[in-house]
Amino acid sequence: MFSTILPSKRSIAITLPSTFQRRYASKSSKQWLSRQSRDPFVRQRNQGTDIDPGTTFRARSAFKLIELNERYKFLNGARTVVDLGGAPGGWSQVVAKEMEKGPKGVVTETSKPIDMDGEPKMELHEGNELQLPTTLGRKIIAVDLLPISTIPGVISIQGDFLAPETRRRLVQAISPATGVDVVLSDMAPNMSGNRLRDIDLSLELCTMAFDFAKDWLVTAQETGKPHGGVLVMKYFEHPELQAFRKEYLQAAFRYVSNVKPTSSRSESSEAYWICSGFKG
Ligand SMILES: C[S@@+](CC[C@H](N)C(=O)[O-])C[C@H]1O[C@@H](n2cnc3c(N)ncnc32)[C@H](O)[C@@H]1O
Repeated sequence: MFSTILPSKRSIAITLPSTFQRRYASKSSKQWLSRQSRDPFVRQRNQGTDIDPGTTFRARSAFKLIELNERYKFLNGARTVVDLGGAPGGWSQVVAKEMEKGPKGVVTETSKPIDMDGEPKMELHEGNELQLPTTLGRKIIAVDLLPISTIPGVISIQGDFLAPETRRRLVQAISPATGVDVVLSDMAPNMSGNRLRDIDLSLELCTMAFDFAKDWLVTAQETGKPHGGVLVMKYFEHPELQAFRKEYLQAAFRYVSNVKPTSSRSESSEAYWICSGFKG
């Protein structure tokens, strides 16, 4: 349950920024420092959780995925997971830990080579394939504009997901025989402050993630499980995003839920769609 994962309110102690910071930081950085010092998830990030008491998460956002997965269990038994907007790697760390818990498998996946930084290191010819890093026969592929430093078992591809070349490299890393069990998208545009423009950018990221999911997710029929392939996607509250949910997501998936995890800051309009039962 969440209580075992999420930091309890009682354990929150307030640490004031150092004298230097208090004296010299600008008003907005003071507000930021103060918010960080009061944020139980920032503290918890460095202390690990019951998924791995020793894990230091790279991002506070790891708690959002832990919470979503606690509730919907989409990572249970997943063999191939794609993590869009994966930097600095908090979500991929959670996925890798969850996959380690699954039944042990044999590393059999082969594909064209993409190295851990996403750059092809060498050109291989047909029939001369490389084994990709997998976690016990499972595969995690993370994509981001920014580099993701090595996480064991995670293939990272640096590039713009909106660019066809990046999607081509991503597709190269997927095994066509297995497809993808879970597509995660925590992608968020750099907010410009112009609400309309930010919503447009967010809608564009959601549309591309959905298009990719439609092409690669396994169907409920293929998995023999009612929930089939799952798409977990960040969005920002806006009527246009709700229209997108109705028109596209609800047509392609049997179940679509809106969730605002406890660990998502209340002042942010972000939330997540959990789409399962992919119809294909
Ligand atoms: C909130 S962060 C993701 C945090 C991540 N889930 C974690 O736990 O470490 C959003 C990420 O989306 C990435 N992003 C935004 N637009 C992108 C795009 N067009 N292609 C790839 N990544 C993108 C950003 O670079 C940023 O790293």
